[in-house]
Amino acid sequence: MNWETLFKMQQQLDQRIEAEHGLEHEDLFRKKVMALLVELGELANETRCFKFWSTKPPKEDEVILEEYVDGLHFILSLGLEKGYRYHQQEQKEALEGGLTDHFHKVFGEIHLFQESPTDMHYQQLFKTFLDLGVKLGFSEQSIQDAYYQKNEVNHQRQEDGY
Ligand SMILES: O=c1ccn([C@H]2C[C@H](O)[C@@H](COP(=O)(O)O)O2)c(=O)[nH]1
Repeated sequence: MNWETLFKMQQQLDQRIEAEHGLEHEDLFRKKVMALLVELGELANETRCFKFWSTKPPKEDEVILEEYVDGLHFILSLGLEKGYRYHQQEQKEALEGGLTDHFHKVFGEIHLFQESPTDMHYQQLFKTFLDLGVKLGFSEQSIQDAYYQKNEVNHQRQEDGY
């Protein structure tokens, strides 16, 4: 994955959003953390992984992937807020456990990063979020393509006065 390109694209989008909403001097960290938590909840909801009371199937992959890259936008954006970049890590261990447990892990790491926004916690959060993508069955290429597409939609929304 070409992370540098994604960070650059995210920076351009964030700068545009901040300029258009007059927020260049605001600290948006806590709001972006909230946005990420909400996106992760929406993603979990579309997978229906925790809905033991229902027999309805998950949403189509396309819908789930769009929610996933919404979350990725905010993870990249949080890195930019703190001046961190993701450094690709080797896959050290097999991805065990269910999807619900993995969602809990990502939520936990978001909270940890909010409480203690170190580079180490950022790397852990990023990696756990990427592992979630693997668990959901998304290839790096499909994530990258979906990110490009949604980034474009987000620019268009600013143009259209979202
Ligand atoms: O500073 C920001 C604010 C929003 N978004 C993007 C991320 C998501 O793709 C989308 C979320 O918008 P809603 O659909 O939740 O309104 O906006 C950013 O990239 N940076």
